[in-house]
Amino acid sequence: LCARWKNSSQFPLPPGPRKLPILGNLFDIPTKGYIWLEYAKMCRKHNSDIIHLSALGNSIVVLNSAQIVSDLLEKRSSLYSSRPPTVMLGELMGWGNAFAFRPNDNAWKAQRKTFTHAIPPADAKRFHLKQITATHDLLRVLTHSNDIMKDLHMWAAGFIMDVIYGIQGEEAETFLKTAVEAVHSIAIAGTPGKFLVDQIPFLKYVPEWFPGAGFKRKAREWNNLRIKMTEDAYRVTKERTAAGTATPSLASVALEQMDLTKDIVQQEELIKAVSVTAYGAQSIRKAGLDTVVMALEAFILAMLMNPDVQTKAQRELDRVLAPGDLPNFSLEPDLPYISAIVREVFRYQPATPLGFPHLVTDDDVYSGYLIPKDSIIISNVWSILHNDEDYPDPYRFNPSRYLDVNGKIDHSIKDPISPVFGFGRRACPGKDVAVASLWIAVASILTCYNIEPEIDERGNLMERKGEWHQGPTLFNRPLPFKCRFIFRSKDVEASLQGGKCT
Ligand code: HEM
Repeated sequence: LCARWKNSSQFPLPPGPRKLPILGNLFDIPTKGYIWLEYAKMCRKHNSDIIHLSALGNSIVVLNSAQIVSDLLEKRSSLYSSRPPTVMLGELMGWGNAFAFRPNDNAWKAQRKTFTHAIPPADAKRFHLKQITATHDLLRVLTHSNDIMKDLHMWAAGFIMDVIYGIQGEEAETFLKTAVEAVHSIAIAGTPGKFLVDQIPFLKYVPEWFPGAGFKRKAREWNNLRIKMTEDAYRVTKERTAAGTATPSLASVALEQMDLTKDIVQQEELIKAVSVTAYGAQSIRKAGLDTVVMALEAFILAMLMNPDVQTKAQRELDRVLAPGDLPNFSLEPDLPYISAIVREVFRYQPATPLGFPHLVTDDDVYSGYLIPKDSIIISNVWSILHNDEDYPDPYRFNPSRYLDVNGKIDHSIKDPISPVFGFGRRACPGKDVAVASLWIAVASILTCYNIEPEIDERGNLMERKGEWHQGPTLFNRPLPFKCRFIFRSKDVEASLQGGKCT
């Protein structure tokens, strides 16, 4: 059934909405509401978990089930692991060399290898100390926060700056300004349909002075930001690594691992590209849309909306921790309900509900359908995580679904974390860092605080509303909300304020 065929043109395309001449399905592509739900609806309408659309000559295939995603993106990963080209972002703004955007070529392989050597998935512990320090900073930020979303974003940007370049605290702020602006520019340029040049590539040859060519000026400015972001922080880490004063980071570890018998300039260019991609890739495509932050926001909102879950988690923490103590990673086996909350946060409102587009590099045949070469492949992660066979009552936030009768993690329930981080050779290489960061943040916040609704001017508790952004975005993020973080005990407040935790 799943065989590939040499002569593929005899096979029909997967089902999908009727196509108009030239425009194809341009007007069927969802741009309103929750677009992952719209794609799921389209699949139901055509009674198929694989559908085909086209728009202005681009072929798009939507995959709506775990089985099909696994059959294609995992089992045929060599064919399905490229990326669609982006003219504005990749060519004009210069991000085309960053490995998250690169096609499946040797430069992508070399950069990804450098990343996984510096942050090996099997050695996630290397960053535990940084994660604990960052979490304690986060706890202090939350105590005084008037704007949680902004503060969380700045905190996460600072934490990633530390993981990638080893630059911390006030010093990081100088670099963060450029980084935040550069990420903002990626966000705008990466929004599908934002720049016409992505649909009509020859527009890239129009000179900057030409009426309507404002995008070229923007691209030049944004390219300068990219260069500044790439060079400045790297230079500092390089100097410190040479002097032996660098704190371990992706860039410092990669610099130490350089092969001095080979081309140094080439290796340095590689490290720069990997570092800047790693910084940008986890906070990509729209200002403030930072994947770790989105997961944290989803967690905070889930606690606000489900006080019973919060109480149950705090009971578990109080059983395991001495008064005034804060959690550390060694307690993970004793805190299964906290791990279950982390799983449910990723499942219930995944930050990347449509994954990140892949590109298929050759004609393929699946279930009797032709998947044409150069099709953009969209995986509906939302559908995978909301099917009621794997997750009964999927629209309920219920961490207990992952626990067995003894209250331990039940490994027969599918772990929802994996699909959220992508598939096959492109799967997110920062997954272990990201999951560990969320775990320690969840455990620490719930040890320290009760998350409660904000109080209005009249002193009444504000209504708890769980609302999420809609529209043509690939990312899933709550609408701004307010809440209060109330210390749960004097002991823990004293530990935090007295600087007992570093
Ligand atoms: C909750 C946090 C995160 C989520 C949900 C997330 C999700 C994703 C997804 C869905 C992809 C695309 C996978 C695919 O194409 O199939 C991706 C790629 C990537 N992520 Fe993450 N990510 C997170 C955190 C991070 C962190 C902390 C880092 C860096 C330390 C990172 C670095 C990258 C890189 C470099 C890529 C590009 C990989 C490639 O194209 O080969 N991510 N991420």
